[in-house]
Amino acid sequence: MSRETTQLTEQQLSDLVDRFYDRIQVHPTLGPVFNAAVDDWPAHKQLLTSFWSSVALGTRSYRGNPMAQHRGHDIHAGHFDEWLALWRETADEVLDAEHAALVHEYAKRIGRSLKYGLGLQEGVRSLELPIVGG
Ligand code: HEM
Repeated sequence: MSRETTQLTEQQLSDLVDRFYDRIQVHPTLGPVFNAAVDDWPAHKQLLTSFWSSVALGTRSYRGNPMAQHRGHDIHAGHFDEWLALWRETADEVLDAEHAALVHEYAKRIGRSLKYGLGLQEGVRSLELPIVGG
């Protein structure tokens, strides 16, 4: 049927990554975090294209440890909402609705686990609050 024509491609993911990180670099709050950490943007985009190809296409071309790479930067919980909003906006422009929804969902899940791993998850925080009246 039309399965082949709707296959998500590595080229589409590369276009998405390219546009997304161009925007990241000039974003008022995300830009400073990334620009302090990334020197070689073409290499970073290539790495992220392999990451997304591994996630969405199962290419297994990415080797790395995203959790470890997010430690030691000045990342706050609010950055995740901004990152996801920009990702959604860019995916909606670059991909058809079906594939955009797919990469929205992947990013939401990965973002949630990164946030959790970094100790920025709201639910975890609230458990650390002293018990009122206890
Ligand atoms: C929400 C979903 C997110 C995903 C899927 C994601 C994914 C990734 C991946 C795969 C890498 C490359 C790791 C490696 O080097 O092997 C990376 C690097 C990085 N991410 Fe994220 N990220 C997310 C959110 C964020 C947020 C909210 C921030 C904060 C502004 C952030 C800041 C960074 C920085 C600064 C690097 C470069 C680290 C370095 O090279 O030292 N990321 N991210």
